Amino acid sequence: MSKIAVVYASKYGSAETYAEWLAQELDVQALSIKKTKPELLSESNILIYGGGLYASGIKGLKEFKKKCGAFQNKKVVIFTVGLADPQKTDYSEILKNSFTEDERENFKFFHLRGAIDYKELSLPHRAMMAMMMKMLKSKPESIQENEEFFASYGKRTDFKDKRLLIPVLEYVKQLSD
Ligand SMILES: Cc1cc2nc3c(=O)[nH]c(=O)nc-3n(C[C@H](O)[C@H](O)[C@H](O)COP(=O)(O)O)c2cc1C
Repeated sequence: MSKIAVVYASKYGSAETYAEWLAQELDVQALSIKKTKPELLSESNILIYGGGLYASGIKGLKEFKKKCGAFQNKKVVIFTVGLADPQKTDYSEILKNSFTEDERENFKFFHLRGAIDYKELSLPHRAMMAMMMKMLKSKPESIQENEEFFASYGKRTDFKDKRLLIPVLEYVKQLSD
């Protein structure tokens, strides 16, 4: 029988919400990577990991990989949660920087859309976003490409949607059949 683990790392709650929605549907408990014991991961044969995207890095991924140890005989599903529209985003560089070739071949990846509320951002994150804004503004050619970033800057934007999990659930259910 399949044992499924749903693990996440989330700073402002989007990846956590998606992990909880998924876990509910799969009848398991979602756990933050900090609270996850390596034994849970070694006992499970389907590992689902979700993390917020920060400057193209996947939050908590290093800790997840460390706690997993080896991935042999495991099905691994990764979901990223970011503000960018996955339909218009090329994730190949992010994946290349975060996973080995072997992992990229064997893991299944999904990209979901999260949320941002500038009022809630930590000071370092607010500073990073301000720097990014300044940098993008200085390059007129990037303005169209980053239209949505400019439109959402300084505000609260929430793209979280349970329906985005349908393909993830379909894939996981097919793995566990
Ligand atoms: C400093 C900073 C950097 C970010 N970098 C990216 C990024 O590279 N790509 C992206 O799509 N979203 C980016 N975002 C948006 C977050 O991924 C988004 O808010 C997501 O919902 C966060 O997930 P979490 O709440 O689970 O941590 C960034 C947000 C902040 C504050």
